[in-house]
Amino acid sequence: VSCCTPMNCSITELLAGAEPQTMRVYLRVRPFSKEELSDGEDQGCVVIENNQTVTLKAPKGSATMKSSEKGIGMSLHKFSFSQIFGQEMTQSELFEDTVKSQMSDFLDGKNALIFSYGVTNAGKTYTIQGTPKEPGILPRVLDATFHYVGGHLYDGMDRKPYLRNDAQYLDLDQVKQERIAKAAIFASVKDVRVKSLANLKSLSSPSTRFSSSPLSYAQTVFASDPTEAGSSQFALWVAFFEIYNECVYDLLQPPLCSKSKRRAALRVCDDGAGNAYVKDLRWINIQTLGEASKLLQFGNRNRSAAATKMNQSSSRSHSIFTMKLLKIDGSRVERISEFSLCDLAGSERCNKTKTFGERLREAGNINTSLLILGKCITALRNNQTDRMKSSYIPFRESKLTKLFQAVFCGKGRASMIVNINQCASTYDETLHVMKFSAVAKQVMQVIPDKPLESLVPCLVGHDGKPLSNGVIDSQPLESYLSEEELLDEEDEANMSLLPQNEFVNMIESLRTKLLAERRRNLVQEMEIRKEMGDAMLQQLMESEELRIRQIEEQKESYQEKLENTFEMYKDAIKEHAYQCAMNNLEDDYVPLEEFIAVQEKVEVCHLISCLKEKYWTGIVCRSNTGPVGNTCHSAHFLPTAEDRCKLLYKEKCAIEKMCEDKQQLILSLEKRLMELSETLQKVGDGFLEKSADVEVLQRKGDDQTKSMDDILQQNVEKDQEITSLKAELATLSQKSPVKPKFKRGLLANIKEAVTSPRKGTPGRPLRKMSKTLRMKGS
Ligand SMILES: Nc1ncnc2c1ncn2[C@@H]1O[C@H](COP(=O)(O)OP(=O)(O)OP(=O)(O)O)[C@@H](O)[C@H]1O
Repeated sequence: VSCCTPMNCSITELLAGAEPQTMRVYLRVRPFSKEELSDGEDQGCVVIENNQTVTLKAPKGSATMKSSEKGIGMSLHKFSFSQIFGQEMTQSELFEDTVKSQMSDFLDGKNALIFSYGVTNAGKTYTIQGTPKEPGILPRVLDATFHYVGGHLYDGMDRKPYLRNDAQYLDLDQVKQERIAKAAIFASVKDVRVKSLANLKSLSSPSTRFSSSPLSYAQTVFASDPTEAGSSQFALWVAFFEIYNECVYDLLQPPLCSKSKRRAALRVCDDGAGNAYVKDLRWINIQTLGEASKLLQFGNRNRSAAATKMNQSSSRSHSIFTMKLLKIDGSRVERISEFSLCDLAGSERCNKTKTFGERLREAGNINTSLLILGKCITALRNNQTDRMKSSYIPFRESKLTKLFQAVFCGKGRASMIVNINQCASTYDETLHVMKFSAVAKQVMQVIPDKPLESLVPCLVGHDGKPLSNGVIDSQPLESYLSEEELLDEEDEANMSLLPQNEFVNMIESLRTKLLAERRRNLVQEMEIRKEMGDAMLQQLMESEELRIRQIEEQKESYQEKLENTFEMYKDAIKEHAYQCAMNNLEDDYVPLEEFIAVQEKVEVCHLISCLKEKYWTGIVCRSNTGPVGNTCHSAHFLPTAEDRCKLLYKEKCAIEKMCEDKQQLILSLEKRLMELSETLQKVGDGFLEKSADVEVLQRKGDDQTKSMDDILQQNVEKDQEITSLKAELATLSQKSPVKPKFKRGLLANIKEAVTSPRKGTPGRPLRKMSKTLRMKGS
């Protein structure tokens, strides 16, 4: 063998001229179980329109239906697939229609990958592995491979897969070890039901339905006949591993004796050509279908199967069964092709399965790798649909996608079998699966026309150093590094296997790629920064707008509050003044009838006194001119002049005193009224000042640049001022002396004074009234 690596022939060269095709995505709808039917799960959620179109109808109570009732989303969803397999489709029909082309690729030296995707209990394992009675795709692929190889099986075990695409030459000791390991596995599966083995074997038997036409199958499937390969022989090696909680476990390792011991997790490394492989994974050479069946059963026993709420036998890991077919020509390994069948874990979400603790962690990790798979598929689709866009594909973010990266990037053909059940209770999850598959269906794959023969694998010796023609190469051994040295660190590959000029070329191309990547990153970063900047600016503008709106609203409400307060204040003062006046009126009020009666009485008294005076004056005149005897007689009955004078004088003094009192009363009333008007004046001035303050505040508010806090502060201050003003007013009101009572003629004047407190002084009408009184008194 000439020592060559995949780097000798670039994948772009290989793909040149190849037609891109969309990824094939198949749908398989499994039948209802008896329990599901009795539970009323059949609600016509899945309607297969034709062999490529299916309609999903949301059942009542599903989240999808609830959303559609709210006007978000639809209750009907249509999906198209490469082909749809209904519940009546058999395993062999599925194999014929789905795996045929990939099987052909595999036997032709190309890589193939099939993965089954769906919620738990949807039939993924049934599709991949099947049951003893109804074998699935995997045993059928193995069967077909053995059919193809026929008598060209390489029975030596000294050519073994190495790294991802290379082969290793084993010495006798190593071959012996291989045989022992294989025997140990088979020994532990001795007690396994022979029935399933018999069923698998029967696939090859011409008496079974599947193999009733093995010859015709072989003829239609295989593009090339192995007999044409002349002396070439084929070796088939298989590995079976699982990815559980983002750790890779070998399912072909003997189980640990102690239950407390933890299984060793394997590392996913890079082979130096960008291909990920599982380091230290056990590869077993198989010679018959029976051996393959035993390995499958051995691996299945090892597989982590945990009960979940939805399915008691639900498997919580992604299990991957990989076959490597080595085409050996003498000592040369001409080519290696790989066929992987991946049974993904259920795609259900944590909340749905109601998982806790360890189960929750499992669900999280399952979802992480499925999420990354979804992201990769979406990014691949986006990059293909928009050539200007080259978004990052996160293959390296999960073990699953890391291992399948090469296939997705053109080094093989991938296809997906979507499994769904028709249960109403899992409708929302099923819809999620369907949406994922709709994206996957748009992914383009460029499959090389030629087999990967040009990517001749590198054959290395038992120590991991390259060989030529099955013997140690003429190059000095020291120039090669062992595998341990080569891949000491995860994902780190040693390039020293390459010739110097290629090494330099590779460095150059890597540098160019690096520069391009950096430039792309820079552009991307700038775009992101710009987007972020725009978003932030937008956010700032929105918040500024909101703030201004809030200030405006606050200002308006504050002004309204102020106006209300002043109105209240005005009303309160008016009310207070009115109350004061009314109190005084009540005190001074004299009913009109009483007033008239008293006035009449006073007039009558006055008339009587006048009459009396006139009478006495007449008597005095007559006694001075009449007979003495009459005079003596009159003097005996009537008071003397002196007495009358005294009486009159007394009356006069009393009247004068009364007038004086009245005068003083009028003066004190005038004085108090003056004081009241002054107070009212002051209050009025206070109003004016406050109004001026409000105007200033309003002007300030109009020029608003101040923050809300300032305005609120001013509000508080103004409120305090108003309170103090009110207090001041209350104090003033208390200080006002009690008005003396006006017995007569005051009512009209006081009323006038109260109703128009600011117009003129109330003193004038009162003075007028006092004058009248004085005149009357005199
Ligand atoms: N096409 C089918 N015809 C008949 N029975 C089926 C079909 N598909 C699935 N089943 C049955 O449905 C049940 C669930 O299938 P299976 O275990 O393959 O689901 P799964 O998707 O692999 O679940 P998990 O993700 O939990 O492993 C099994 O009993 C299986 O035999």
